[in-house]
Amino acid sequence: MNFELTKGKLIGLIGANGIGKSTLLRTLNKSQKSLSGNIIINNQQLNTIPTLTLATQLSVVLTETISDTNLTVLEIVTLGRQPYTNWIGSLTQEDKEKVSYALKVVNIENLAAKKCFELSDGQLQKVMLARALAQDTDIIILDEPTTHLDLYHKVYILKLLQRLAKETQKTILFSTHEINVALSLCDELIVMKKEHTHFGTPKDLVEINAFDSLFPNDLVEFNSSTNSFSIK
Ligand SMILES: Nc1ncnc2c1ncn2[C@@H]1O[C@H](COP(=O)(O)OP(=O)(O)OP(=O)(O)O)[C@@H](O)[C@H]1O
Repeated sequence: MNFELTKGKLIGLIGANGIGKSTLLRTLNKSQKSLSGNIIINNQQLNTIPTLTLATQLSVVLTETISDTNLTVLEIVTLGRQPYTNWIGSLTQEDKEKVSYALKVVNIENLAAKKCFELSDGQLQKVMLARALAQDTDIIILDEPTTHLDLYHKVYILKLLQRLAKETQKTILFSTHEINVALSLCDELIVMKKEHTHFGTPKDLVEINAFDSLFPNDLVEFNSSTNSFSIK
């Protein structure tokens, strides 16, 4: 696979179960060594970027949440500022402002004092997103950020990511099984298939029939006039 992600873009990563989406995301955020190939961030090879420097360039929101922690929502979101705080971890005015902004933009200010174990899965997912926003990196990588959310909140979060990418010129990459939603909201898509990985705008990918062989064709089919999958 070969792709280049640029500023101000929301990019969706799609593909069947087990194709390697989470593995790719872990490799891109340096949690896992690549088997081969090159990953370059801002002209620098990923494997030469020190971890603390990388934490100021790239933040990660994983599927595994932190539901059993005794920390409050405010404390978890504040942890996003860790790469910037000094050795005693004291917060500057800027740190506090970034935390308040993150709570506000994800619309969870009312949960700030709650303990994380008191939250629903959907609320926890928003908290993890707020933590990444507080980290304020140019790149945000999210592994299935909308899994536990209902349809309204799925669209809410993805529209928020779309708006953040535009307004703050961040590069936001997320994996998802919500192909129909991703097709309508993403600027670009990475479509992983066994034989080939496609990269391009939804329109270009539809034109080259990139979705036709995404799944076995006995149960679902892609309809290029509605840009969505339907049950056969
Ligand atoms: N390039 C690769 N070479 C060999 N094995 C791989 C490669 N990429 C992923 N795998 C293996 O394939 C399996 C599934 O990978 P992964 O969990 O990344 O898939 P996924 O697309 O995220 O799946 P899901 O949609 O079900 O979450 C894992 O066991 C992983 O180690």
